[in-house]
Formats: sequence, structure tokens, C-alpha cells
Amino acid sequence: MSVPGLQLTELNVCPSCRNCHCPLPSHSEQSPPKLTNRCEWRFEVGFSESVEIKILSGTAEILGTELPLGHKYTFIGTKLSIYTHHGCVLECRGSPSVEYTAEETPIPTYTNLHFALSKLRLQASEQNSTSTSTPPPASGPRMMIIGPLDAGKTSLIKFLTGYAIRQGGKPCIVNLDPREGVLSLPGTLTATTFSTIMDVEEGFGTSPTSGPSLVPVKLPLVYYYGFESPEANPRLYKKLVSRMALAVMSRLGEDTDAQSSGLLIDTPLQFSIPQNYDLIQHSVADFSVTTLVVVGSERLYSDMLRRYDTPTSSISVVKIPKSGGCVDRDESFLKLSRARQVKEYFFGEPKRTLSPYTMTVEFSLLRIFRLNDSSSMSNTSLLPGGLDGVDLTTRLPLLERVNPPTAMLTHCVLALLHCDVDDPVDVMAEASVMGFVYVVDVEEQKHRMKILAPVAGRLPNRPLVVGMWPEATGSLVG
Ligand SMILES: Nc1ncnc2c1ncn2[C@@H]1O[C@H](COP(=O)(O)OP(=O)(O)OP(=O)(O)O)[C@@H](O)[C@H]1O
Repeated sequence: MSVPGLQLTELNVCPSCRNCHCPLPSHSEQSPPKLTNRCEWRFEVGFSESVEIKILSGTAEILGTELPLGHKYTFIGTKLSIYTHHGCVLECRGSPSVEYTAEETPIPTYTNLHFALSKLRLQASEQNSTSTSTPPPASGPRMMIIGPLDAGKTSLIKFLTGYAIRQGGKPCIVNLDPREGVLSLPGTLTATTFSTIMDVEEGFGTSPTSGPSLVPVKLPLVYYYGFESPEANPRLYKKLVSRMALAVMSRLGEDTDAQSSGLLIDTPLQFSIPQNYDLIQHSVADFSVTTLVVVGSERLYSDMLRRYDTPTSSISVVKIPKSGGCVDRDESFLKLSRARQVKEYFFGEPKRTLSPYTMTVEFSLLRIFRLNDSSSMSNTSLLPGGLDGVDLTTRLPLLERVNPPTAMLTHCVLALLHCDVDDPVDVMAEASVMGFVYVVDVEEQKHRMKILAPVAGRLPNRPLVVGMWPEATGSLVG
């Protein structure tokens, strides 16, 4: 039971000395969990708890990132595992809501996949070092991971990224899943070149902020999609994927190391649904994918084999089992996780607090656009124009001006785009993102709104776009 207002939670009573009222942490300190070789210690931590973990001896890693001895890691609102190749002893302070040791783990399979990719990287690198042509002729593996919901796609990407970095690689991570933001907010598609260690407490790490960080920050290229699923607006989704592929390819062409390290592409669960296989086709073509990895679905694997494992295709299709540690995340967990991502973008996290800046802006100085949801036009055959077989969704503009802004925007996140306010809406929709602002309040009567921005200064004269994802959060201010 907690005390209202003080957010104090009841002390966990130690099971070994029922009445002593000592919190579990001190006891877990006395008997630290010991892991034998090739074991995973899986744990889950709620959003109202925190767990501190330290490796006391041996070797251990979290999704491919090695944990140094004696460093304290703090986890809040997460579901993870610590794996050891050779055994380790760890200290755990706090009480995870779930924790157990698993001897059956897919990590050796992940490791084999890493070494297969590593061989391809080495071949590309050797070829590039002997060639003088620009751009470098050989590319490392371009791998796309597909699979159903919570199959462990993102975890496998993190693992392969961690191992590639440990071998001195510079893989480019492309996130095509708008449900979760990688180094950005949910609702975005991103591409980031990773050459330094990931922050295991934060998932992939942190993007540039105005605060100091122990782990080197990464600079992502961000596009705003603004919906939860690619099915909500397939036209915009495909445009952004093509735009991103173009930018990524030209970036890799300028960097031989990144070119040899190749791509790791994460995809949303909708790719695994048969009626959306054209999304796989589109992304495979745009990114010139060479390896398609299917996680946790026999049917999807067999469908992909039929499509891509043909004598004329140069794509290899690989099957990877779903990890027993993958947990279904319920909607409330995911919602809290998204709200935390938005809050951390503006206010930082306990180890690195940020000071956002609140400003009041007149409506006349703002150009706000709303993304159109083309799924609302799916019944076009019932409309007069739909009878001639023309898809009316292609006639719907991608963006629509919100003028004047209404109270509906309160507590929404707006993306500030890298383009001109007078550009055509189709150009705007494909522009990359400069940053995000949060609408604190809309004063309709006074024709102005209060905005929270991550840095101080005048809002640039650029278009602001609002979508449906991430959904409006509760108030971040006050
Ligand atoms: N070995 C493991 N031990 C503990 N938790 C794990 C393990 N592998 C994955 N998880 C957790 O399971 C959840 C689902 O995994 P992950 O995000 O990798 O799946 P996904 O297929 O990318 O999901 P989505 O379909 O939502 O994109 C995550 O919370 C992840 O941290």
C-alpha cells in the first residue's frame, strides 16, 4: 500500500526473516545471484520501481553490450536479460517484479548470425581497401528483420549492433517501426550510424541533448510518420521509407567503414501480415536488402522462402527462433513507456536532467499542419469517384493546414520540419525532423499558444506537423 501524495511504497518484507522489516535489497546483496556459463538472468521492473545491478565477477552482457565489473546500472520500467558466456556473480538491489534464470537461450544462435554477418563485413572491407573508386564498390550485409508482435526483433537488432560495435564496426540501424522511437519519439522512422557503445539503461542510447552524458550520444536522421501502423497511411509510409533509403545510401557512399558494416533494419509487426507483404517488397527493394531474417514465425519464413529464395534472387532468407524471454507488453506498459519517452525528451532522466523552455507564440507566427489518415478513406468504392477504380486515397493531400489552432492540440507533440513554410505539402511531408515541441496550452480567445521547447530561443519559421502518434500525453508541465 502506498501513502497518497508521498509516493512511498510498502517495504518488501524479507522472506527469510518475515518480521525484520528489512528491505529486500540488503538481503539480495548478501546472496548475489550466480549465473553459470551460457545462462540468462531475465528480469522485469515496473515503472514505479527501480532495480540496481552490478557485476561483481565474471563476464556479462545485456543484448550484446558488455557490462564492466563494478559499474552500477539502474533500471526502471523495463524487461531485459543479462547473459553470460563464462559465468558471473551479480549484485541486485531492489526487487524486480519477475526474475528467473534461463538455461535455454537463443543467444548462441544470435552469435552465429553475428559471425556470419561479420564475415560478409570483412569481405566488403577487404574489397573496399584495395579499390580506389568513389563511392566504395562493396557494401556489407543489408539485413532486414521481420516477425510478429513481440517476437524479439528489436532485441535481436540491439544484440547484433552491440556485437558489431565491439568488433569496431559502424552499422547503420534503420527503424521502420513507428510504434517505438529509436533515439527519437514514437511515431518516427529513423536511421542512425552506431560506432560507440549503447546505453543499456536507455535501450539504444540517447540522442544529442543539452546535458552531459556518460555514454556518447548518437545523431539520428528522423522522419515523422505520425501514425501507429503503416496501414494508417501506406502512401506516406512508403514515401518516407524511400526517402530514408535514399538518404541512407548516399550517407553510406561517403563513409567506407559504414558501407562495409552495412544495415540492420527493424520493422513493425504489420510486415508479417500477408496482406502487407508489399511493404516488405517495397523496403527490400529500396534498401537493396541482402539478408532477410524471420523471427518466430514458420509461416512467414516459408512465405519469404517462396518469394525470395529463388535462383534469380540474391537475397538469403534466415530463420531465427523466438526467445523464451520475449514478453508480451500490455497496452498500459507501452503507454507508460511512450509517455516516459516524451517526458525524457524535454526533461531528461534522473541522471541527466534538462531544462526545457516555455514560450508563448501568437497564432499568426505558426504554420501547423495535420497528417491525414488515409485509412478513413478505405471505403472509396462506395464514393462516386471510386467507381472508376481510381484509389481516392492518392488524391487526399498528405497534410492539411490547422488554421486557427484549436484546443484539440493541447498536450500534443508537434514535429518541427526541415523545410520551408511555403513548400508544397507533399514536399513538407517528406522533410526530415529538426526537433519536437509540446503544446502546453491553446488560448483560443487570445489567439496564442504556450509551447514547451527543448532549447531556449525563438521558434524557427518552419512548419509544425501533428499526427496521431504519439497520442496526446497527460500534462508534462506543472
Ligand atoms: N531474453 C529476454 N529476456 C527478457 N526480456 C526480453 C528478452 N528478449 C526480449 N525481451 C523483452 O521482450 C519484449 C519484446 O521484445 P522486442 O521488443 O525485442 O520484440 P519486437 O518483436 O521488436 O516487438 P514489436 O513487435 O513490438 O516491435 C521487450 O520488452 C524486450 O525487452
